[in-house]
Amino acid sequence: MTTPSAKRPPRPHRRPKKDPARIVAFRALRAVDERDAYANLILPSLLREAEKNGMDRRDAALATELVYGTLRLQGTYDAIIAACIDRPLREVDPPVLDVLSLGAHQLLTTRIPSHAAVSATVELARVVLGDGRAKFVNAVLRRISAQDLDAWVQQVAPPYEKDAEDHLAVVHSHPRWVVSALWDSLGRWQPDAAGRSAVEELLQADNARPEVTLVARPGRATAAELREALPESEPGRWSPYAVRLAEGGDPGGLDAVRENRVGVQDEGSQLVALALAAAPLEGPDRLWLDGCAGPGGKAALLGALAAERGAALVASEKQPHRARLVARALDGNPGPYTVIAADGTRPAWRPGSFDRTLVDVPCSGLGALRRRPEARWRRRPEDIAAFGPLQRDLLRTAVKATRVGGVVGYATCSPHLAETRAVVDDMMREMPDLEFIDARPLLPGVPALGEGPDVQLWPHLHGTDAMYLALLRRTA
Ligand SMILES: C[S@@+](CC[C@H](N)C(=O)[O-])C[C@H]1O[C@@H](n2cnc3c(N)ncnc32)[C@H](O)[C@@H]1O
Repeated sequence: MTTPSAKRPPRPHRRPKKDPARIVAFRALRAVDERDAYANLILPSLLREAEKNGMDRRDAALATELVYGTLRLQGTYDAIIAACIDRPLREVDPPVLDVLSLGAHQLLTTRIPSHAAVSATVELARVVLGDGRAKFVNAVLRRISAQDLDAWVQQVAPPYEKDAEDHLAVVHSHPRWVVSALWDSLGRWQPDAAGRSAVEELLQADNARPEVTLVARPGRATAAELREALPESEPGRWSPYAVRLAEGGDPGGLDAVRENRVGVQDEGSQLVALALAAAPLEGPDRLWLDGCAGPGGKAALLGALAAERGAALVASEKQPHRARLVARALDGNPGPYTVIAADGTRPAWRPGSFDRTLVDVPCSGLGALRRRPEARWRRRPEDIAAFGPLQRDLLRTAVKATRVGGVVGYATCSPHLAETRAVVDDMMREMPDLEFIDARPLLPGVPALGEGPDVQLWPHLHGTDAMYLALLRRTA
């Protein structure tokens, strides 16, 4: 029997240490999971709030890395966590899983030393989950810390030879159906080794932090003056109006951005607008339409290009709040323009009114996975089919809105064949008065554009979002 004096004295209760970066990261992941929040919108608002309470820039950068990195590599971390617990992953409470994923990311992908990653994450668990669940977190993280990412992936990914898509899905953290769709679009006809390396390069590019690219809107700013204002910047790869910022660059403080002369725009989107504007056209070139304009990036570039040759732009967008963003993007445009809030499938204009028409249709966004890290987990295969009828309707109305001899651009920020080729091929069958324009020569200097006549851009080949563009001409 133990005497009272032999008993260990109870440990004084220590309050968990509050770590602003990890708390912000946890709150962002919870908002993404619980409320379908977008990381690129919720994180800046959480950071602004934390900065008011004294969070410094280093902590803000750490929180950003933790949120984006954890969301991107979620699929790989899930497989590793599943191997470290003795129940199915779906039975782990989502907040516990978020803390475990944050810990896995620090342990396996960042330079944070293992002991610091474990102790900081266990402290976070004590704050947001309570002491009991923090013990579970501690035990799982210690198991994860036993080996590095490569060793874990070797252990948990099914062999490539047995199931190539499952293997790539775990290794590169994409849902299996997305791996499959991207591979189809890249072209599976390539011999296996080439096909495998192409899809792996693409999946890796989706997991890399994208650069911030700016557009100097013609007639309002030049890339040269922008580069002078941003000494660390690089010229665009393909667009003469593009300037690329070094990692983490924040263009928000630039006067030219505030004055709307410069915008943030991926080079793939710039190329779409430039190719539409460069397509050969006989006859008048006075009136252009952007039929799906919100939030207005392409409309602002098209408006500036139209102004240079004395043409006017009509920018139409169904959602009134997005139409307001279009109006803001076009504010100060050097030439005439009109912004309307209208359903592009019920035209507010007479047939055959426009010389050039763009429809950048609503799509799955599988081409912008670098920027929207949560999108790959949120999208479902059935979403692709759901977009199909609207994409066809919008293209059909765009064609009818364009005069005979005029040019129609069909664009998506998705490389999924059901949203790209399939839509355009259906329209070519349905409307015999349409012909393809080869889009490749309209993107001068851009390599690896495939067999045409449409073009598919790729993050791993062009450093852009995976934008698709088909250019069509009305012949009769
Ligand atoms: C891919 S976004 C366009 C992006 C835009 N071109 C840009 O560069 O900023 C597609 C847009 O189409 C709009 N949209 C959806 N259905 C529409 C419809 N029936 N008519 C017109 N616009 C529609 C969406 O609200 C969304 O703003």
